[in-house]
Amino acid sequence: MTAHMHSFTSAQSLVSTFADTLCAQLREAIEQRGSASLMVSGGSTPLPLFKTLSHAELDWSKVTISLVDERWVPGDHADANDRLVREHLLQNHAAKANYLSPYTGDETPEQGLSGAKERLSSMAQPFDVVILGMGGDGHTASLFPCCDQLEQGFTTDELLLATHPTKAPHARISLSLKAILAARHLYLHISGQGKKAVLDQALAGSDPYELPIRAVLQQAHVDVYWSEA
Ligand SMILES: O=C(O)[C@H](O)[C@@H](O)[C@H](O)[C@H](O)COP(=O)(O)O
Repeated sequence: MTAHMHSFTSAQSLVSTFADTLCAQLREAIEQRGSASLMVSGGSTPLPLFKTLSHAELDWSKVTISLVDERWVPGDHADANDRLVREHLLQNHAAKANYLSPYTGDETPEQGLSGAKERLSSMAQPFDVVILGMGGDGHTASLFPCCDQLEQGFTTDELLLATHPTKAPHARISLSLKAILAARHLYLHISGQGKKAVLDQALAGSDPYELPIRAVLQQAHVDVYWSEA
């Protein structure tokens, strides 16, 4: 396991260092390939990062952003990660970025899968930067320990899959493990002692079906950005 810890006392100090690193990598990708791809997670943890990134001086018109996972709800729904990205990241300088939502408007994520894959196929791949979150149950992206699709998520060669967590709201669309592991720069962004305890537990054990984040930590180099508060 190669988890490289970057620890901070406050979310604000984490965010300013992390945003600088991300911007340098996105700039480098633009120089190398002419464009850059950035995959972000939803939930509450990334909001201060989104705000700081939105003010970054970067050629955002060459950056395409999408989501590591999305709840299968319309973009204006209170639980949509899409809404968080639009309201907190695609602002200020970053308003010039291209944004591709994986939500297609189909009735189910299964029905939307091919459309979502088609949409994301225009992004530079493997993705330049993938930022994962993690839940208290050890889920990452929408690969939940409680969903029947976990094995599929761990083994499929496809970019995306539909998942149906039984202990979290909404059907989801999620990057597969393979797509996550292929990232040029892979991050886990978490905060608080509770999440640190889950991470320590993940690093100390071996069963990825118990804590899905283990599947990532076991197979890739992950830079973990953790803040105490
Ligand atoms: O849509 C989602 O649910 C997320 O992408 C999910 O994987 C998130 O990263 C974790 O649940 C952590 O969420 P918090 O940051 O809110 O703790």
